[in-house]
Amino acid sequence: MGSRAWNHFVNSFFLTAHFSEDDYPYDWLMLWLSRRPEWQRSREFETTTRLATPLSGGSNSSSSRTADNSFGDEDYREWWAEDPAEEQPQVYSYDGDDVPGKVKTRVVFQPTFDTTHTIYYRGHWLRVRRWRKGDNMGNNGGWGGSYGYSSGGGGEMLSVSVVARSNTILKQLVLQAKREYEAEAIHRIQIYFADSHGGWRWTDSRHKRPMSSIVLNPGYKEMLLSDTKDFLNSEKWYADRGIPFRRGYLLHGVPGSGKSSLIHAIAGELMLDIYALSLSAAWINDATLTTLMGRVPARCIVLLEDLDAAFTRSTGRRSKKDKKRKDKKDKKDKKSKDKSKSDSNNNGSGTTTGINSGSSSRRRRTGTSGINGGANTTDALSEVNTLSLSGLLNALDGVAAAEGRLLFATTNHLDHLDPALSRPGRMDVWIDFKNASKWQAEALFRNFFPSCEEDSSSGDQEKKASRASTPTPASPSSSLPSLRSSFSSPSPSYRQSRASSTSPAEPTDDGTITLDPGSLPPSAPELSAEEEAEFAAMGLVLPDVPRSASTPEGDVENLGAEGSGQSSRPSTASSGVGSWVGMPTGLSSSMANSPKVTEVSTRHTAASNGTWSPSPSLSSLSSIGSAVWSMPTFMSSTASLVTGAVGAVTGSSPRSPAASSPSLPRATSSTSPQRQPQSKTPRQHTHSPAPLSPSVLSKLAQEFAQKVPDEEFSVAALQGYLLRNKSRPEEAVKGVEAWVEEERRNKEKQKGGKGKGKGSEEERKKRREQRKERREKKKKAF
Ligand SMILES: Nc1ncnc2c1ncn2[C@@H]1O[C@H](COP(=O)(O)OP(=O)(O)OP(=O)(O)O)[C@@H](O)[C@H]1O
Repeated sequence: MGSRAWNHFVNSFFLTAHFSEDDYPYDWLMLWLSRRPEWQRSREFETTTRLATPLSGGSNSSSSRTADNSFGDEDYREWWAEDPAEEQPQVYSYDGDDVPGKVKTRVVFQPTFDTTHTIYYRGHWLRVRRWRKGDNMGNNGGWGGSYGYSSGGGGEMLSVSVVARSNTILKQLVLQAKREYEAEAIHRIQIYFADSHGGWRWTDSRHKRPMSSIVLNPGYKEMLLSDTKDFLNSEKWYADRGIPFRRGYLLHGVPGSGKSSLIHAIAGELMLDIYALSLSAAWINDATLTTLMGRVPARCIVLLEDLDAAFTRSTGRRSKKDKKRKDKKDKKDKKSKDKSKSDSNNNGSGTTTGINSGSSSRRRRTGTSGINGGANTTDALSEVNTLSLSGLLNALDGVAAAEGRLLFATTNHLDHLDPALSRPGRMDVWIDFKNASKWQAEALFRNFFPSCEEDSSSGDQEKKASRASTPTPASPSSSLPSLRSSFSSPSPSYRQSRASSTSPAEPTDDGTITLDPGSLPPSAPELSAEEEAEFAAMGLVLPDVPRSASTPEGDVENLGAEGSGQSSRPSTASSGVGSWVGMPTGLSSSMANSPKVTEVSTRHTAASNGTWSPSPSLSSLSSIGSAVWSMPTFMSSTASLVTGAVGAVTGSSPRSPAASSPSLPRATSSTSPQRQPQSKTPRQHTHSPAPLSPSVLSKLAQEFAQKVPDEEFSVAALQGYLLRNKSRPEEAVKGVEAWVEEERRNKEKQKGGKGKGKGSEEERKKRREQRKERREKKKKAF
């Protein structure tokens, strides 16, 4: 049998699923794989300090999920300690290694591309391969030889093949990987940043920020949280009325007032990932923005920071540039007129003067970077590379914009925004962030210094207490905690089946599996009812095997019919919330025909009308199963204009945060069942002062707030001051007036300095011009 035919024969036994790095299942599986010994035993590695999984929390994670194939400084010490006979190399170590909280970089080995790994899983041998789109797997001698997946583009793919009678094993694999991933993800939020190719790149994973750490005047956090929760649970309401399922929040106001911090806290509270985009990025243009907005998953937070910067860049920056360019051009025209009279004298200043003279030789010499050419190129580029207001508006709510997302935009300059941007439907809720009120100063102080009530060392408990004390509207989102627990560990049925699974045909050393149709692995144990329900809810479609495994040729015959359309369409069951869809990759004819080669995607969902729309993200799971739907409370005020709200209570004498804020744990501590007396579990505060008694803390906080002027300094500035005194609460109170004075003086100086700077800059400019003129005169004279 020829090798092609053999490949074809072999491949016809396999079910193969492809996972693109752009999609969540890829991340789930990479984490799962990083924990498999077979994956770690790869003989060809590439190294990365970006851990094998985004969930690893960057390089300083000490969590269990750190891949076993990673290593760091601790290992280094251990290795040498194990072998004392060996002379230890001189290590220029510094005590900083042991500094608590110091980032410890770990290096991770991960198998190189195009190496195939055979991994035993639940009675099946999986063949796993990482590869890049554009590589032809067939040409690379991959086991997927006959279908050469080649779409170009260079994105990473993961392919998993298994010899099985049904796709259950693949489903189980994906489900397990997802559960493990989510069990880790629960305490963190994932941050994605837009890249210049119009894609979203995972950038960071951060610990959730507790809402209680955000200090805003009473009611704001609660209002915002309740609004976002209501929105997320109102999909049907929007659909019934034909209103696009989107909601925008505009957080505007002074720098350092907590806009970004609040968004992070909300993302953590709602278990949503953040997709952040800076509109001032040089590569942002209308087309990229539209692509990006169309690619965000349905349930997430899209964060547009410094919204006003988009327009300083596109209009302000361009007009400035244009103006400069025009001035330059005028000057040069003038110069070239002069110089054309004496062209022979142009050698010394040819690079600039020759440009407008039309001298071809000079143009060649200066190449394409000749100023005119350059300007033209830049003109052309800036035409293409421009973000326009209409482009932005279109990206936010055009047909391609994703539904279900929460859009948060921040700006320090509300007045720079076009009214069209902030109209309801685009920015439904506005919140004005002002400098810290006295109320906030007091609350910040209370949050900053430990109280002896806060003795339960668990941050979670603190959060729980805080949450318990925060009145939240009755909403389906209250189902989140139960959802978390359901993902926290593999189901018992899995543990059982794993323990009892037996190995089928073992792969040989080179990784090939001897195929004997008679010895095909037993069917994977069926999914438990629980797992089936989970799958049904998600609608993941994986390759199916509509055949008898012993007649591979039959499969080939079946392929045309199966692949001709039906299988490429997800079942209508997948149109529910949180659908996963299996899409035949269909890029080459052989693949198009093969229902066994499937790209698994959570990105797209087939609506019942056959159209494709973005589907919920991983985070959308928070809404799965929530059958309760309530009338959105915010509907009564479609555009809740809350301008001035943050500072609203500051005009009159502010109530004590301790007394009035439901969100301040200490304020409600006496009623909180979570609190324990200090004596039971004294908290260790290595870098903090000894916990203060509630009455002392309260007194100091009030005194502090009295001494801080209302709405003069940002919360960030106050935080900076408190940080300087983080272990001396009494001194912090005593010294705050002096700090206020010092800050005022500094501000004055800065203002004065700026003025001076401007003046002297102008003077310098003038002097430069004069020097230039003198030079020109000299030249002419010469
Ligand atoms: N209201 C607040 N509550 C708690 N911390 C705050 C608050 N405001 C500011 N901070 C602290 O100040 C720092 C800066 O805050 P943040 O980045 O959220 O401000 P911002 O309003 O987004 O600023 P910018 O407009 O400059 O981006 C953070 O360390 C944050 O913890």
